[in-house]
Amino acid sequence: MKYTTIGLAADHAGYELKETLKSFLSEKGIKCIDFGTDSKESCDYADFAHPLATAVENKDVELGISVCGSGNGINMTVNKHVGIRAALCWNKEISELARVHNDANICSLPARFISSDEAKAIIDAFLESEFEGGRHQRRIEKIPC
Ligand SMILES: O=C(CO)[C@H](O)[C@H](O)[C@H](O)COP(=O)(O)O
Repeated sequence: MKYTTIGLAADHAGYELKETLKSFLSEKGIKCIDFGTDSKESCDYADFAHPLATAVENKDVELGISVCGSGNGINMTVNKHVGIRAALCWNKEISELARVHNDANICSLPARFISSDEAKAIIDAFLESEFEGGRHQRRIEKIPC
């Protein structure tokens, strides 16, 4: 595993899965920076998504994982940051493509629609896949506006 530091953020709907993934990553020797939330109490995903996105942009963490109920709200929020390419991933094939074709730097997960085993497989695929460059480099360079 080539990554040493990963940031995580979630709202109340993603809190439990975030905690599961923190343990999963820690067992692999990866340092986790947790940007919250800290409980299942109802909260607003943007309050945790922006600090995670800023940390990825500043290279304080190498990659990010963001989690909410559907994955959409937190994914939309982190993608407002110019340096972020976040992908909503619901299976390991989508996750692998997000790295290989899109050089995604945040993996967004829909906690209410995937199991923790599926989430672990998605994260493994995200961490093990490499950006292919070439035609995909040209395409991602056209994303910022
Ligand atoms: O933003 C979302 C939808 O795109 C997330 O799934 C949230 O986690 C969800 O909206 C939270 O819903 P709740 O009814 O407030 O628990």
